[in-house]
Amino acid sequence: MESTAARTAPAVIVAIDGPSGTGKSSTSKAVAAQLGLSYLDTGAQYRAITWWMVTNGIDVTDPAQIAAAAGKPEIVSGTDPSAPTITVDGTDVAGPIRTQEVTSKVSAVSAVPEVRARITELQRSIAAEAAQGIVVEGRDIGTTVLPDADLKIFLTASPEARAARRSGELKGADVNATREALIKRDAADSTRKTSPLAKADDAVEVDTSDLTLQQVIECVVTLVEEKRAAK
Ligand SMILES: Nc1ncnc2c1ncn2[C@@H]1O[C@H](COP(=O)(O)OP(=O)(O)O)[C@@H](O)[C@H]1O
Ligand SMILES: Nc1ccn([C@@H]2O[C@H](COP(=O)(O)OP(=O)(O)O)[C@@H](O)[C@H]2O)c(=O)n1
Repeated sequence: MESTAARTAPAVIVAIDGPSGTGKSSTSKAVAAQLGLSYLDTGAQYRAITWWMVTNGIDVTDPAQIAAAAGKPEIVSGTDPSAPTITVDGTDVAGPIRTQEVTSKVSAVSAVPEVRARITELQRSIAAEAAQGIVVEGRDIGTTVLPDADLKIFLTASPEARAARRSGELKGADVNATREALIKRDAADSTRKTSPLAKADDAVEVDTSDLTLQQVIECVVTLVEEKRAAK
């Protein structure tokens, strides 16, 4: 049964953007779970379309080929923060989208305007359907996908902190190589023409370098509760 808090709290839309390894996914999932909101990992959607391109022999160095195929795969995201899911044409791709191959190709695929238009439309419809509200994390949520979000957060962290976190996840990965790969992907994502990685003017910036994950979660929960109270 729905709780009284969930029934009475107004729906709230939260956009969390930032570069890789700043804590977007961990923070967004925890905040959504704690506040009874839906959760959407938009990076997983770009990874899923990239996986489909690679699997179907599309040359990802050719934007025309990517653009022509952009409408073909059907991507479905499950938005329960305690068990988020991602499928492409009915296949669970949660594992395959995290491979090194997909990670190294996702920036090229996600820079193609036809890909962004398709995925942006999907993201907006998912956000519109979230009855209690949603936490959406990515690179261009506050600037482009949901410019009217109730709360926008931009997470940052030093390249050293981000590389240490990521190489901790990828067991045995070299920290320096991870750091270089992150910097390269951030540069590609920040300099593309269509909706680059950027902080919205009205976003709250949080540097997570010296904060624990729990501190970041508490900070964002407090900001969401303040917004909800003011609605
Ligand atoms: N503030 C933090 N302090 C230490 N580790 C963190 C912090 N935030 C996230 N992490 C860890 O860093 C890794 C990357 O976090 P993630 O949420 O996937 O980042 P992003 O979604 O921005 O790429 C995860 O292993 C996560 O547990
Ligand atoms: N809103 C978004 C989210 C991700 N992306 C792209 O998708 C890639 C993977 O995003 P991600 O959030 O899974 O990356 P990680 O930081 O988790 O490694 C990014 O490097 C961007 O190229 C994007 O272009 N726009």
